[in-house]
Amino acid sequence: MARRTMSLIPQWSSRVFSVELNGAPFYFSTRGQHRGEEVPPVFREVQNYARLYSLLVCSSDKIRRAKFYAELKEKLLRELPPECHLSPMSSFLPNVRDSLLNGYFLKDNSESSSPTERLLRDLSQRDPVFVCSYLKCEDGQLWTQRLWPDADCPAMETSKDYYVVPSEAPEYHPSTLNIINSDVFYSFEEAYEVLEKCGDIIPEAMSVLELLPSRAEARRKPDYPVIVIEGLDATGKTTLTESLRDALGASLLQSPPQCLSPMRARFDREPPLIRRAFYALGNYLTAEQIGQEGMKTPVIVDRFWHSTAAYAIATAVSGQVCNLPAEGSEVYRWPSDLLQPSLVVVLTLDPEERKRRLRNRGQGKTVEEQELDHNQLFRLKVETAYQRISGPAFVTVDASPSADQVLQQVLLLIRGKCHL
Ligand SMILES: Nc1ncnc2c1ncn2[C@@H]1O[C@H](COP(=O)(O)OP(=O)(O)O)[C@@H](O)[C@H]1O
Ligand SMILES: Nc1ccn([C@H]2C[C@H](O)[C@@H](COP(=O)(O)OP(=O)(O)O)O2)c(=O)n1
Repeated sequence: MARRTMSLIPQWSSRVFSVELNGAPFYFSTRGQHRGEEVPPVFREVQNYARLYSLLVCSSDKIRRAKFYAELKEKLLRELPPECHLSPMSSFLPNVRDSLLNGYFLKDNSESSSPTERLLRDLSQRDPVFVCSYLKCEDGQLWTQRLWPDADCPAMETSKDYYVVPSEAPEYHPSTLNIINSDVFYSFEEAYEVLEKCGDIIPEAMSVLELLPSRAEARRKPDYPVIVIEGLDATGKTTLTESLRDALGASLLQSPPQCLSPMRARFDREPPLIRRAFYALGNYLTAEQIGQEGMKTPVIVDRFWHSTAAYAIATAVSGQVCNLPAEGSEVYRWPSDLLQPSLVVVLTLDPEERKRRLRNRGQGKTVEEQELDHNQLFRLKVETAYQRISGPAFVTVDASPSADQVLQQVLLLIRGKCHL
């Protein structure tokens, strides 16, 4: 086996592969010897295709991996023959943190193998991609997987063929394995390092870093209560936070803070690793402002860490809500170096009423917010993740009554919990 593969894909032969067909995952693994196992169901589903391949993006450089994975699908769709179809695929070591590699399962029904194989060979030699092809033998009763040689090992003509065999669904859904420090950052340093490393490819990253201290400053707890208002778009956060500011004579802040607005659209176009690091750092900047304002008045904050973590987790975890890490998972922990508010209020709203409010407001929405609108599953995942985040006192409020009734209810809660 290629040396680079051995070092970049640890425990290659112990890996499980997952292919998503019509939204359902199919798992298989590989064996050096066949012991009478069944053909993995995914190969029965796709056996009418002339050729099958897997492509896995792998690089020890996290930023290169994230950038390349984001570009790969577009490149494949542009350059592959039209008879080729892609399904999301991943490879992982069951329940092992940070072992997930993402890629695509490629089903090819074009007449000639040459255009596809030329493209895949180029990719495997120039880019951080490992390619395998699958061969049917004994009338479809056995399938084998062959890893292609790569750039660092051009002399290697072929590698050993492995039999593919069915594999159980793992205890932890594979899409949860890499969340820590790739989707959610638990310290200022971890997020800072990501933006620092992409300064040469994203000029806006430098502008963000210039606004930040080089490390999170240890600060005295604010003298006044700090109340964060959370909830999906159009649940009434802006309306409520402005009324609370007036009712309590409080300062009103938001995360990301205003000074990051010019850079935000750029980061919204970046892959999750970079985008989430940006939002994580936004919270530390807002925390600085809270630290200052909270010495003079109560502080109301429109979105904070719950938004950053819940949206990131909901986007990273594919499939059903039950795939989310269970309550109590370390994925939901509060960063130890981030200021904890006195109270977090999450506004919830019936989906139909939320849609009505969105329509009435009629302004442009981010792609992610449009996704929330269309995708009930994603909305449920965000709301579930909100509930599971640990740390500060947390309360859910039904935001369907009138704006004034919601205000009165939240004022009662704040007075009860924060002694205002
Ligand atoms: N309690 C409420 N009842 C009815 N409409 C509301 C209520 N709160 C807010 N709205 C309206 O719903 C829309 C979304 O509210 P907004 O405060 O902008 O939400 P967010 O900041 O959470 O996106 C606005 O048009 C607002 O006037
Ligand atoms: N503190 C924050 C605030 C927002 N985000 C992300 C999460 C979502 O991708 C978007 C939602 O924010 P958006 O500004 O569109 O929503 P509102 O207009 O505040 O209702 O931003 C975050 O990660 N951390």
